[in-house]
Amino acid sequence: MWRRVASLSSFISSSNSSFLAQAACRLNIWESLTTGIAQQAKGVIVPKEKTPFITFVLGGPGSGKGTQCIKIVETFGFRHLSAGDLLRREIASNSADGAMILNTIKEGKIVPSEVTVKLIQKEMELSENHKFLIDGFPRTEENRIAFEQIIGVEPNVVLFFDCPEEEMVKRVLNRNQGRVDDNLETIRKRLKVFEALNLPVINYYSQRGKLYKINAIGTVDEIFEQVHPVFRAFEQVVG
Ligand SMILES: Nc1ncnc2c1ncn2[C@@H]1O[C@H](COP(=O)(O)OP(=O)(O)OP(=O)(O)O)[C@@H](O)[C@H]1O
Ligand SMILES: O=c1ccn([C@@H]2O[C@H](COP(=O)(O)O)[C@@H](O)[C@H]2O)c(=O)[nH]1
Ligand SMILES: [Mg+2]
Repeated sequence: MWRRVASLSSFISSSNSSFLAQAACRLNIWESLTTGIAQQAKGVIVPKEKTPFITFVLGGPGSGKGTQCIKIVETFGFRHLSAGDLLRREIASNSADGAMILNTIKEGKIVPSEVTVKLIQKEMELSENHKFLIDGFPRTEENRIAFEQIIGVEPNVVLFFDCPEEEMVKRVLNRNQGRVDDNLETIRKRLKVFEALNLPVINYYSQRGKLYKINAIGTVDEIFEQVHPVFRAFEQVVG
């Protein structure tokens, strides 16, 4: 939804070259002008565009990303997009990429960026919500760059759930959700991939001042106590 309204902005500025239209766009008042016109014409209320607010949720396998995302959604009303869930949905729907994705997940490797970014993009475009939690993505520097190029925005916040390996292994082995990658052999591979490919992404966002490191040891509620203030601080900005 946010993307569809955003493209309206470029339509207006490119199709109407009058001085007034261009000046209005520059002054960022195109929205109120066009909203008024549309209301007069049709007597309907046009939804107000909101800038997307994007949080990347990172951490090793089993560090508790998905668990904390559920609590963030409950408390702050975000749209939760788990990249892993989107990929598993592709497998379940027997899509053209399904077999390739299944093999990649079984090996603990990373699905090509274009495939994952397109799935995320589709969900973002369909969403009525402008606040996104993108869970388990980007996994690699290549993922990160592909997202920036295709979606055209950077995250506002990056959460990193910092968890010792032995705790992550214990949690994954106890998860019991029938995931093809929740076995010791694949977990070891996923941990290696996390260290080699995902930590550089985390370091990148740390250098950009966007990283919020959360100690992922403790009860679910204790961990959420660290997460809560991060979103509280942004509440006014996010809307
Ligand atoms: N603080 C916690 N203490 C103990 N167990 C937890 C905690 N948080 C989550 N768990 C459990 O650990 C398992 C892994 O959690 P979760 O699925 O949220 O991790 P994840 O980071 O999303 O993992 P993955 O990257 O593999 O999807 C789940 O069974 C979950 O219930
Ligand atoms: O951006 C992504 C996210 C995930 N994968 C693959 O899926 C599995 C499971 O992901 P979870 O986040 O743990 O649910 C992961 O090990 C990768 O194989 C991916 O390729 N790209
Ligand atoms: Mg998860």
